[in-house]
Amino acid sequence: MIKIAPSILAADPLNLEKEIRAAEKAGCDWIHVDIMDAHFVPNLAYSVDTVRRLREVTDLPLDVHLMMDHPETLLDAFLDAGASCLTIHAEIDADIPGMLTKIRNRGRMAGIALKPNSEIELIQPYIDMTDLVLMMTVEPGFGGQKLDARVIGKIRLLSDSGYTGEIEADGGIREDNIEMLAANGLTVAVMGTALFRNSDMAACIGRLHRIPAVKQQDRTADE
Ligand SMILES: O=C(CO)[C@@H](O)[C@H](O)COP(=O)(O)O
Ligand SMILES: [Co+2]
Repeated sequence: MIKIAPSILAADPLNLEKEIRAAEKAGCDWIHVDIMDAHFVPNLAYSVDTVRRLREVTDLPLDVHLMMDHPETLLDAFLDAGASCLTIHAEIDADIPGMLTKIRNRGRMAGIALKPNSEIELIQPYIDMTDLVLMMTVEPGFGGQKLDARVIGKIRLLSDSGYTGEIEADGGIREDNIEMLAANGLTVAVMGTALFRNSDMAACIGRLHRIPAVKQQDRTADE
């Protein structure tokens, strides 16, 4: 089963608790929290305080996506606030191995994210230090964009390499393109607009949970 992680960037910020309750009730697996610094990406979103309050109101894993330069300045703060999974971008100029190790030493999932135009080789040096790879299927910064289908090839390459962590995609995922991602190795789908702007989130997640995750070994067995 594919895990579904609603991205609260598309939720109503004045009614976040209500939106979280709706996502819980609809059966989602994780909550995806975008953090933006108006520098690494041209937008601002959420903060350590948001993660802390979310941790107080839900038991769901909090999947925190750091779209920021110098995440080392706030890494401890996000861990203290209760992030379950902390993902940093491979494109930043920082001590990435040091951060991934720190996240794991605190018993959380360590993730590395890749923008759509970045080569997969960029994550190679860090892959053994991660529990999750986040493939951006849109240019990070905004919700509601169209999925870049070129990224499917990178998802397939990672899956075929035998990577055992979670393979997550983020941006532009809808009911009409998720099956293609799943068939190529996706294990976690981040979905903002398609869930929070949906008139029946529960029915949608029910349908999405019926899509099987196709792991590399399953694909090889079929061939
Ligand atoms: O990280 C990001 C955007 O930078 C995402 O998590 C978006 O929030 C996904 O939104 P949709 O494309 O599903 O509307
Ligand atoms: Co995100």
